[in-house]
Amino acid sequence: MKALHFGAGNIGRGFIGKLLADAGVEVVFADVNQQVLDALNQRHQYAVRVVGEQAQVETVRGVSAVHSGRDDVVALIASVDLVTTAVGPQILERIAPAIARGLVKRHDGGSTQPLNIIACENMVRGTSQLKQHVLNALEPRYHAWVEQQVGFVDSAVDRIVPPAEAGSDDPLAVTVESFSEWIVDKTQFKGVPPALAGMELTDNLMAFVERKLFTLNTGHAITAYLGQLAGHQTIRDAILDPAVRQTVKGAMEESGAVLINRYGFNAQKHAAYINKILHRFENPYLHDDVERVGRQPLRKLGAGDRLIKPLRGTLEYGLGHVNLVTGIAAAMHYHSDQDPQAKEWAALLAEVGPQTALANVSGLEEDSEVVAQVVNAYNAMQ
Ligand SMILES: NC(=O)C1=CN([C@@H]2O[C@H](COP(=O)(O)OP(=O)(O)OC[C@H]3O[C@@H](n4cnc5c(N)ncnc54)[C@H](O)[C@@H]3O)[C@@H](O)[C@H]2O)C=CC1
Ligand SMILES: O=P(O)(O)OC[C@H]1O[C@](O)(CO)[C@@H](O)[C@@H]1O
Repeated sequence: MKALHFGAGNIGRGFIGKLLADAGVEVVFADVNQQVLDALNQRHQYAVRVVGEQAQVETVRGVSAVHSGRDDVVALIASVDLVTTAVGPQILERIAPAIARGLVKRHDGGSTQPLNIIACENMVRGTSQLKQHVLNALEPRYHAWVEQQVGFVDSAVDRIVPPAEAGSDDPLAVTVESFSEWIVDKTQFKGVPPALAGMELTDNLMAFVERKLFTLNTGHAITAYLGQLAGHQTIRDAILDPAVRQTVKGAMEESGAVLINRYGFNAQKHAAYINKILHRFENPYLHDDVERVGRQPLRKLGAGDRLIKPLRGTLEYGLGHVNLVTGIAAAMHYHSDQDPQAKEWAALLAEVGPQTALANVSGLEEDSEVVAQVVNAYNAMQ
């Protein structure tokens, strides 16, 4: 079996590419980072440091790489069995035209082998969004064939993989936590879903996507935002701060109450899930900057993302949300010189003020009580 994986970054090398290669799949990475591409093609292998209770180094072998902007990618899409991505939500639209050209080549070559495509991004149904971008880039006469031959499979992906620590000069260096979870929607595959160790099949994906995004990512983001406000550099330092931890845990519990109402999760098991996540944030072997985890605040303050969607859920079910409100207010204070979205957010705040800025970005009603609550909390943090 052969797979093309877009994005040889942290999750690409440290999780999805590794899982595929470990399962005996021939993996070709597509990326735009020439240094990473050259290193992959020179060595055809790389080391992954897996850190948890114990640390070990595992070698991923038999990999190669192509530039995502070149025709090699088109030829590969015409011939591989599986395409995966871990490029970031905003990049999916950019890779769609190449995928579309590859599908045309596959069609015109008379292929009858099904192809499955799985986006592994922190998004609700990211592959379905990629599918729309691909269809937009394809002439309508190919659409029926795509519907028949190409499975666009949504997934939930969970493994904390920060960038390699400063000081490492190996472009392929990657350190991952020992925990990992990749859950895919088995109803969306074309042909028989591949049996890959570490890839779990479900027919109830939305529950898993929301459980992960609105627990781990909600808690992680709020740890980052409150941590930055309190002057902490890393997620570990932030979550070990009792005041930060209390709000983070509270926010995950508020979001959890929504999930329990919506999906009927067992409350005790969900409490254990939250505790395990708090423990993962404390991992002493992962150096994870609050600035990284808080990155792209406009996306994270969006209507369907990890902060606002749980908040809306609490309104829907009439549940408490004081900790989510605090977390969102802290997100509004996020700053980073490296992050274009942080600069855009700061400019918007300065131009229209917190109430309008929050309403514009989150889709919450500008005159609503909940926006007033967030703005009060925001002002109190000034
Ligand atoms: N790092 C983590 O712990 C986790 C990340 N994720 C998600 O995985 C995705 C990737 O995140 P990371 O690996 O952390 O980011 P990253 O920045 O380490 O990796 C992204 C890679 O995509 C490449 N890229 C950019 N434009 C491209 C293009 N046009 N074609 C091909 N490759 C391109 C970049 O050069 C980079 O190597 C994101 O959606 C993130 O939310 C999900 C779970 C965990
Ligand atoms: O990758 P994003 O969506 O910017 O958010 C960072 C989050 O994603 C992760 O990288 C993995 O889930 C977490 O470390 C963090 O919660």
